[in-house]
Amino acid sequence: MSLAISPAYCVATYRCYDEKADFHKKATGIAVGLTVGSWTELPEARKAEMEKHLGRVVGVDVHEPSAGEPASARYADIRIAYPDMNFSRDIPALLVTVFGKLSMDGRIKLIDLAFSESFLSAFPGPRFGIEGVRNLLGVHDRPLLMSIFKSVIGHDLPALREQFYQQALGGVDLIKDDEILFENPLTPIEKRVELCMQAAAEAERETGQKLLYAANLTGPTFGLVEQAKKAINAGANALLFNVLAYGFDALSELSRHPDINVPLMAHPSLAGALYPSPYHGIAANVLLGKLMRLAGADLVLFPSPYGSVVMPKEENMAIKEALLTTEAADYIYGAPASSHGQVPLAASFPVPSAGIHPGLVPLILRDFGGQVVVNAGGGVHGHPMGAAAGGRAFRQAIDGRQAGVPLREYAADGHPELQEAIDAWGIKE
Ligand SMILES: CSCCC(=O)C(=O)COP(=O)(O)O
Repeated sequence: MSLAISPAYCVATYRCYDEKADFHKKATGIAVGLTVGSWTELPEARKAEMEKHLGRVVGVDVHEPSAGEPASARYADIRIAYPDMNFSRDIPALLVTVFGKLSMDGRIKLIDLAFSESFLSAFPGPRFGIEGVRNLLGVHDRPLLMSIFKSVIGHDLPALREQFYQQALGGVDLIKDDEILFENPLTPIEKRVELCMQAAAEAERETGQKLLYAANLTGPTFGLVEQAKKAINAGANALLFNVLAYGFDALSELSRHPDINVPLMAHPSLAGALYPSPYHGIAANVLLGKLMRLAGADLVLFPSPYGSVVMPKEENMAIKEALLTTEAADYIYGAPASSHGQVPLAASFPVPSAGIHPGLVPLILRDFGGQVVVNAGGGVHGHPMGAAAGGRAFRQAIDGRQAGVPLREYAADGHPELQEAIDAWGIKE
């Protein structure tokens, strides 16, 4: 089945607030201003040449304030189609085209992106995706569990190794570096990876469980590939990456590099500068959903609706959908909703995070289902019986919910680590 539309377009949807603007005029201004620059003043012959470069208004839905709402609540959702031929097939070119200058022009937020089939075909997407990560771990029948190093700055290698070992003993599937652990003389990446992977092997002999360690990939942009190779040669079997600090293109390059053959985990640092305002920035489903998946993140962290850094549930579910959907119409402009076409990108693991403790597991599994990574730092290390018990408490919470047993009941039935966690942090159901 061909979904190709000639010429090909990528489509941006904006929510634009204005008390009195003519939104149709505004839409035309965007479509022309961000493509050919001016239109009506062009001579007819020039117009014919420029036609293929001209942006198109494909939708303007105006929402007038209802009774009781202030005039400032007036907005329109504006959809503009941008011809592919105006930009190269990379994320920086797309973003500068659809939301470069426009991002600074009043109360306007980029709320969705759909790609042309040909633009999308330039991106291999996640190399591993959910299936690949599960294959590496040999775990296919339950949500995964990850713990985060905590309190790492100023610690030496033996301290870090011990912290890693305790986390691993608790039965977690993944351990990630803290995103603020940069290259440093006390715990340089090669040494830290070597020691932590030894600790992982030692713990595996106890638990029988495989483990991925996402070491934080840091340093100057042009040195990232070398740094990643160093970590992988030392035994790293995953990498954490602060995508927004470097830009989506850096992730995209890493994900398609032949020597960087380990899962890439995207950290959301800086995202709070971009998605939370209703009036400005880039919506979370685009920023932490579609663009992360397009750029090749195998796992994507983001704040949950339940923990210490809270994101509204609706936005959370929209990220989940963007990372998991297989429906072509969600990604490809012009794909009919009923086409049963597939998104040509592997699904990325959603990792709702921040302030997560075992008593939140029922909510996480209710909202995310089985394809999720439960992730905690403080909720593992702060367990009253220690970090290994913290991991076990989470595994028990997951097992209990998978068995359909209420958490309190499961804890009381011979799961003291879970019981301690509930006593410390409670349950939200
Ligand atoms: C805001 S999502 C990133 C979560 C994260 O990296 C983290 O360290 C959370 O730690 P916590 O102790 O809150 O589980």
